[in-house]
Amino acid sequence: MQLSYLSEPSVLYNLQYRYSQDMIYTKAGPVLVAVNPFKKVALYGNEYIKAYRNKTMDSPHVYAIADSALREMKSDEVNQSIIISGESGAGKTETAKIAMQYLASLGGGSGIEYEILQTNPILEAFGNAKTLRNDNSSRFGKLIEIHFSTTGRICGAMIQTFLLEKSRVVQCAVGERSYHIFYQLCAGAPTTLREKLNLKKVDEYKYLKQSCCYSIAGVDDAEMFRAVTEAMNIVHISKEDQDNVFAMVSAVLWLGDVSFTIIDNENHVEITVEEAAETVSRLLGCSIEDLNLVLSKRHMKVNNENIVQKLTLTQATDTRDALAKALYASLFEWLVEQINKSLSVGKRRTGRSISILDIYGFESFDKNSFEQFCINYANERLQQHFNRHLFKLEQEEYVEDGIDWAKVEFEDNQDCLNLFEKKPLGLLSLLDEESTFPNATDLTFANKLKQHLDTNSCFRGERGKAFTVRHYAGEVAYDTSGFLEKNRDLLHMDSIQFLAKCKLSIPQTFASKMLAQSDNLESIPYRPSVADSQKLSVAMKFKGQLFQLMQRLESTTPHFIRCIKPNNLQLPAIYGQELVLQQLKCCGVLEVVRISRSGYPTRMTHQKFARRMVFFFLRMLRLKIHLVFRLQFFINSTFCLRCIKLATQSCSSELVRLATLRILGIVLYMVF
Ligand SMILES: Nc1ncnc2c1ncn2[C@@H]1O[C@H](COP(=O)(O)OP(=O)(O)OP(=O)(O)O)[C@@H](O)[C@H]1O
Repeated sequence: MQLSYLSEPSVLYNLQYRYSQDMIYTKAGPVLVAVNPFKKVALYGNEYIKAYRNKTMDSPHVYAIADSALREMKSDEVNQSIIISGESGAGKTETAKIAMQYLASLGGGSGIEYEILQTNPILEAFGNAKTLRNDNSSRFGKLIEIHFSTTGRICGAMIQTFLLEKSRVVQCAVGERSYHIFYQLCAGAPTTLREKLNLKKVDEYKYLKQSCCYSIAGVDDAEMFRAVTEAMNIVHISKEDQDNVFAMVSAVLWLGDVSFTIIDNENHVEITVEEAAETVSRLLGCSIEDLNLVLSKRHMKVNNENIVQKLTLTQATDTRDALAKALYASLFEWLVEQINKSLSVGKRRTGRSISILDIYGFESFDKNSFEQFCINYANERLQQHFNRHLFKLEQEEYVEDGIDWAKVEFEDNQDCLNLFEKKPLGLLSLLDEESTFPNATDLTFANKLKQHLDTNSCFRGERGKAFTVRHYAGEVAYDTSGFLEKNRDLLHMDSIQFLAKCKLSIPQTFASKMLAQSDNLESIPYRPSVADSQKLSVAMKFKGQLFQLMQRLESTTPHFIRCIKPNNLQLPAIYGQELVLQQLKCCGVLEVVRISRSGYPTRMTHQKFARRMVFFFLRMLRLKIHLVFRLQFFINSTFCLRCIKLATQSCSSELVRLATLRILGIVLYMVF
């Protein structure tokens, strides 16, 4: 269906009508809109892949987007990107997997494509969790770069991840779950592994108990565990490494159960030596004494003198949780590294690739914390990229080319990005500055923002510790509680040295990585002055990652997919018009439709045009030559037939023979 009159109601009606017919994909100008069906739809599989490859089917589809990315990569020799965005639960991860399946099917052959697909169950097990909005929510961002050989075959891949939500390991809201792997391991580990890791039932671990949610409807955690180990085998993670990985997962769970005994009236503590502490020390390969030391005491340097400070119950609990979070985050990073080693691009690398970006969508809840602050900042950056490609650059080019063009107005989010990034008075710089003051609190941070940013049109100071940002997608009120601590993300040097001393190689590897990171910081001008901060702040690291990501995306031809969540209940056949309209507005789809209708969606350079057209001209030439031959054949044959007729009339057998030979000659010439 092609809409000739575009208005909000017509676009909405069209989407809803198509959704009711299970046509979940719709093209809005150059953007593919995917409405989550929340059920199996018969739109995928080999038959469909074949149909899109052979172009016998051309209705909007993720396959069609992946197909044009593949074709454009080959014909234009430019790297491509498929940028998938949308709210939590809108279907980004599923869409990314569907695109990967299509690429694997067309570019497969070496077997590496199967390995690439098998990274999904691993990353989902360690990086996804059940939230109130999505039973399988990715708690990290992911960019997968699929590399192709000169013959157009997949020859490797590289995965980059962004900002895993670490806090979920130790803290989880009621009704949500921590990372799937905790539940999968407890449900699916075979008896020997269960005994080796001293596994309990999920409802017996403190970290998992707090949210009172242990299972997901329709999901068999034990079965998922088998799928994860199978996937690990396929990406060449050795049996020994798998055992080490699961030992770390179990150690994190048991760490949450390590309790403390108060030893004096100043609330100082020591660890209680019981099952939890013993299991952690066994799983990490350390002594109980070392575990006690790292969790109950801290080495400090005061006036050039080394002193040992005893920790209070709150400090010791925080140190324990920081260690658990750091262990899990390091494990996740290590796993991604192992996967990348296994998928690394061989010698046949051509430098051509298709990247698929599946990154958390814009989030606005009743209470928004540091995580939402970072996620929404990332979405502002991505929206800027989207705007640049679909509005700014396009219109600028029309003006440059002297095309008579009425400018289409669009929501530019540059002001909001400036609010985040400006130095020295942007949100990120102010957060970092405050994070370096030992006596700063979340309240002093909130006051600082109000003092410096109250005149900014994208900012509004609120009462107490809160502030509001006017994002492109709407206003979000942030509560600064925990901002400084999460941004500093301190892991005391004592904890790093503790991991380095462990007998098992995997915690040692984590420690060397952490130490290397802190060494690298020597060369960075920004260095927190807090005595123990060894690392770049979380927000600054994330900002750096985002800049790199944007640079990478800028060098590709982008293909945009906007995923839409039709209802908040995760149920099929429910279509909330208001909810859909709000998402379409937020992600700029309605403006895209407007601009692409009134603009010139197909543009190419003369060289690209010539390269593409040369095949067409050759075909035309071949056709012309063919027609000339046919005409010649026709004229010659008519001439010969006339000769035969004349010869038979004049009864000259010699003439008949000559004419017949001539016809035969022509036929042979045409055939060969
Ligand atoms: N094309 C599809 N066909 C069938 N079901 C789908 C499809 N896309 C999404 N779903 C359903 O919606 C759920 C949520 O999708 P998905 O996990 O991809 O969302 P997301 O946008 O990646 O969310 P988050 O940002 O929280 O990770 C899936 O678990 C699946 O049940």
